[in-house]
Amino acid sequence: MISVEEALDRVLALARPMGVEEVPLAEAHGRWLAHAAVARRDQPPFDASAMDGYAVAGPAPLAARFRVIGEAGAGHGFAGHLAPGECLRIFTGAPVPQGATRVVLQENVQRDGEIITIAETSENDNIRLRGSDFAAGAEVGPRRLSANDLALLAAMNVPRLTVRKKPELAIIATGDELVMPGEEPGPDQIIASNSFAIKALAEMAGARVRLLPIARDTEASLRAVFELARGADLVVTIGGASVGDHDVVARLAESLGLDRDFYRIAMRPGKPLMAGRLHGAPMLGLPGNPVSAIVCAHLFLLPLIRAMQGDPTPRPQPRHAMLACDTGPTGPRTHYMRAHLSAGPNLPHITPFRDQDSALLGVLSQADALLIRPLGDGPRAAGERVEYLPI
Ligand SMILES: Nc1nc2c(c(=O)[nH]1)N[C@H]1C(S)=C(S)[C@@H](COP(=O)(O)OP(=O)(O)OC[C@H]3O[C@@H](n4cnc5c(N)ncnc54)[C@H](O)[C@@H]3O)O[C@H]1N2
Ligand code: MOO
Repeated sequence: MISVEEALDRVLALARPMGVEEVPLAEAHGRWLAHAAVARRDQPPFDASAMDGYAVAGPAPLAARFRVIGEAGAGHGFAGHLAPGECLRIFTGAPVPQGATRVVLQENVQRDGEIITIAETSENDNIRLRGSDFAAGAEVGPRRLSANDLALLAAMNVPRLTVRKKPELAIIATGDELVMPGEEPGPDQIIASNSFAIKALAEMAGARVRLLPIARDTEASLRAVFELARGADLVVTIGGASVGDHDVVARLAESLGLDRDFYRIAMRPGKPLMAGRLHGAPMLGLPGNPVSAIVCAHLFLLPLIRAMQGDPTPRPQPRHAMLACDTGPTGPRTHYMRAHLSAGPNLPHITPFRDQDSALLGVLSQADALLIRPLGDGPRAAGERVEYLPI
């Protein structure tokens, strides 16, 4: 069995960068920018007033008086020039006129007809200088576009963006025991659940997902469903990965041309993970136990989806927490224990759940972290610093 780290290296080595496409700015949220986008203008494009008040020429000491000679609002500048002793009624966002050196808040003046008198002084000039947010030519580098990035790119006047195509993921759940939610299960059947978490996780990471029909544990059924997965950028199977007589996924995938990279890793849960390349696309064979499949998706599928979209740091990033209770030693596999976090003075506190059975979706849905216990690690006491992954 290979280590989790080696398995992740090998999974990431299967990633090929997706091609690119152009999308309108309004549809670019969560997409991976393929090339830097460049600002087409300065922001603000002129020296702008930060407040509603009066733009004045020269210093504005207490009791100084200025004559109002006009008005400027956002979108409506004032064409003239301010001479000493003159001021302009101005509103937030308006271009500051030539000659002005500061904007005095309207709350800080007394106005009498066309004359204002400074009633309170301030250090602040309340002028946002041209280009003080960004200058023309400023770049937004390749990254996953956040909501904030979209506002920035809009202000840069970049209406279309070149992004990575979304990888299309085909999910194949396998097993005679499975029916879809809402269907009437037979006496020996259960409801297929894993696909729904994996679909949601993959979509959050930027993939498009096709949930294929459940494949039965026969070669013919599996073959037919694999046929439907053709053309996908990424194929995930769930179940049928272990050593049972009905676990036919690996055998069938190989007969279809799977170039298997590895099978079985030193990880708990998730030991029977399989990875390779099928018809040119990376394929991950996830174990059937629900928690095993979902933990493997966090650890391997999501990094793979990120890498395919050009993420330079696609690996899960462990964080630190303080153990809230004693835990026993680990065995020969790195253990990803379902756990919950609570606030602590320096580090968050982490408590693993008592029952770590990889079938327990109830526990998983209460968990917000995977406590990482390295293989062969000894017992750990409450108060020790440990690593975890948020989930
Ligand atoms: N003799 C051994 N038995 C098992 C071993 C082993 O090493 N030797 N490994 C165990 C481990 S660890 C795991 S994990 C499971 C994984 O087995 P499979 O990948 O072959 O999964 P299945 O047998 O198909 O299913 C296991 C379990 O999960 C349920 N399942 C499957 N698919 C779904 C789904 N889409 N939604 C909900 N539940 C699903 C299935 O009904 C089974 O209960 O093997 C152990 N056995
Ligand atoms: O590895 Mo299995 O995934 O322990 O339940």
